[in-house]
Amino acid sequence: MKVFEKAPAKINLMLDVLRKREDGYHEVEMIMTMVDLADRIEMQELPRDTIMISSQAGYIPLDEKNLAFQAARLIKDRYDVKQGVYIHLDKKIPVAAGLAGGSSDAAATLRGLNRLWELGIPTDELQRLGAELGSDVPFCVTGGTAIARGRGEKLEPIESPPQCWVILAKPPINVSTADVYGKLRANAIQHHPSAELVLEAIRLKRFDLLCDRLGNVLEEVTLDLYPEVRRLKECMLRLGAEGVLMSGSGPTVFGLVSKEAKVARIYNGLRGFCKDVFAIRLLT
Ligand SMILES: C[C@@](CO)(OP(=O)(O)O)[C@H](O)COP(=O)(O)OP(=O)(O)OC[C@H]1O[C@@H](n2ccc(N)nc2=O)[C@H](O)[C@@H]1O
Ligand SMILES: Nc1ncnc2c1ncn2[C@@H]1O[C@H](COP(=O)(O)OP(=O)(O)O)[C@@H](O)[C@H]1O
Repeated sequence: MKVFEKAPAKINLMLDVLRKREDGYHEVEMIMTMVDLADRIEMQELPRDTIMISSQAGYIPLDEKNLAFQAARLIKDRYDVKQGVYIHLDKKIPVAAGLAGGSSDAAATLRGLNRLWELGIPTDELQRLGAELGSDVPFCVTGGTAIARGRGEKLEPIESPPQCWVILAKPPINVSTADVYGKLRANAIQHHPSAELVLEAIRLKRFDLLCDRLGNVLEEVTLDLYPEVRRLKECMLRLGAEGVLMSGSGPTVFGLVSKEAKVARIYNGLRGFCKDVFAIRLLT
């Protein structure tokens, strides 16, 4: 038996850090939404008690460091599954980009194996399992649009933002999430974006207000470490994107664009800057 799952990328429309916690994580408030750029995951049952991973992407681990491997092992252990699984990851989402590619693969593996092995695990339990794998995994289990709190695992679904084009551009650098949080001085943040205001813009379906109210406190760290990310933001704004922000810990920058007529110009302008550029839609 074989099952397939799509694992879409996320962007953070807003990301605030409230404080550093005793356990080393940061208390966050984020508004996240999925975009139409996805890895495709194939899961095939094996009679032997083993987990095998393959991928066309040469730059991700294929052993127990892979988040899909960890998701499969977690389900097998918790539900005492004796069969094995062969997982093929067709990667489209750039890696270590701030787009939760690995987290979404893990979430898709949890959903897929729940179906493959007919385990009947309810969604909230899949999210609890996901939280053991990473802070972004619970959101990726259900996707959609949500406010995330805690370290990212406390989720409140909200309505979708107004539909628009999303231009993603990832400069050729890899950013470690742990490094960025590690360098953030949570009690010296200059400007906190407001979840309330972003939420209001979404409720009112005011694309212009949404663009004005985007904000991500992790930009302070990543833009200082990597000036090319700042230049990329400036370039996207110059080319005409209406709202521009770094996603997660970066380095991917996204631009929101309401008019299709502008998309090709922005896309082509950015291709001169970096090779990983995508013009996609929100997954509403
Ligand atoms: C910044 C965000 C925004 O969506 O995404 P990415 O840039 O990774 O996509 C997330 O908060 C990332 O979530 P995720 O990538 O799942 O992080 P985890 O594996 O749980 O944690 C990696 C490391 O980041 C730090 N970390 C993560 C989440 C959090 N709320 N506080 C933290 O301090 C911790 O040092 C942790 O060891
Ligand atoms: N299935 C996977 N896809 C991508 N990266 C993975 C995967 N499994 C483990 N990783 C590792 O996770 C780290 C973060 O990758 P990713 O989830 O793509 O980034 P981000 O957290 O910035 O969104 C990378 O160092 C990568 O090697």
